[in-house]
Amino acid sequence: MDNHTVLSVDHLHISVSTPQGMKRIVNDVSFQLKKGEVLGLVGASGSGKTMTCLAVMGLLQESAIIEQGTIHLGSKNLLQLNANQMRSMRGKDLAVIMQNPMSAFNPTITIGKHFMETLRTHTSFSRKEAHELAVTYLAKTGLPHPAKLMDQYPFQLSGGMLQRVMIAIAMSMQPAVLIADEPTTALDSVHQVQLLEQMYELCQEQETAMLLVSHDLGVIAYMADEVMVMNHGSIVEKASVAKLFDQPEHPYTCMLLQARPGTRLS
Ligand SMILES: Nc1ncnc2c1ncn2[C@@H]1O[C@H](COP(=O)(O)OP(=O)(O)OP(=O)(O)O)[C@@H](O)[C@H]1O
Repeated sequence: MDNHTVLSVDHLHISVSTPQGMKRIVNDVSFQLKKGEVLGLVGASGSGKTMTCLAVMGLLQESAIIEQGTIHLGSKNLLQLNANQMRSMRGKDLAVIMQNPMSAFNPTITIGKHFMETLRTHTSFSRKEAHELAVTYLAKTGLPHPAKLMDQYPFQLSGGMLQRVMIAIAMSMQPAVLIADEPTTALDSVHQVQLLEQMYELCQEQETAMLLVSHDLGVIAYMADEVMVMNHGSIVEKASVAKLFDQPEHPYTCMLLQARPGTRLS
């Protein structure tokens, strides 16, 4: 691994146990993420994108088995960590933003409490320092009246606002890697672009590397440096955004490009 690589996934094979026996769902997937880089992962529904992300986060369901491969964050092989060690990595070095913000929040707990729990689990900040950092990050994601927001409950916020809160919490830990799985799917296109821009700026500012999963090639084109195309559990093509859009090589990539509505965002 060179000095700039923060995450390295090598020859990852995942299978799930089904009543019919073991079924391979991720097949020999390898990729590297460098500091500050945005790597897009695109593919049809069911192609294995989420399972790949969950494996990196150490959050695969029990029926899924990593049969082969390694996942290194810096010099640590994540697959050799125990549950406690993995828990302390998540949130701090490895952050995740999933597609359904509501499910990530406990409806009975204020935004402030969610924030403080993450900050105080992973840092030695005092209550006052953690509160100040939380307000700063809420403001960084473009949320109005961040101090007031700390006292509000998740149901009082729109989906887009909750998504921003999730990004603020994730980025406040200055993670080495952010995994964003369809982070803007629930938003309209104007809010989608605003949120992507803010996420991108925060990642650049903190040199956080991002694995951005989307079935929307417009989102990928807008954000990513490189793109991987996944089909039936395998990476069938990996190229820079410009190359992939201008000279796709794999028939499946050509099909995805032809199937997209409208034109490229950038
Ligand atoms: N417990 C399970 N039993 C059988 N198959 C499973 C199980 N869990 C996941 N799968 C299969 O694994 C494959 C990969 O799923 P995954 O959620 O990673 O796809 P995805 O590319 O993220 O799709 P989407 O874009 O819809 O989120 C799918 O075909 C899914 O049906």
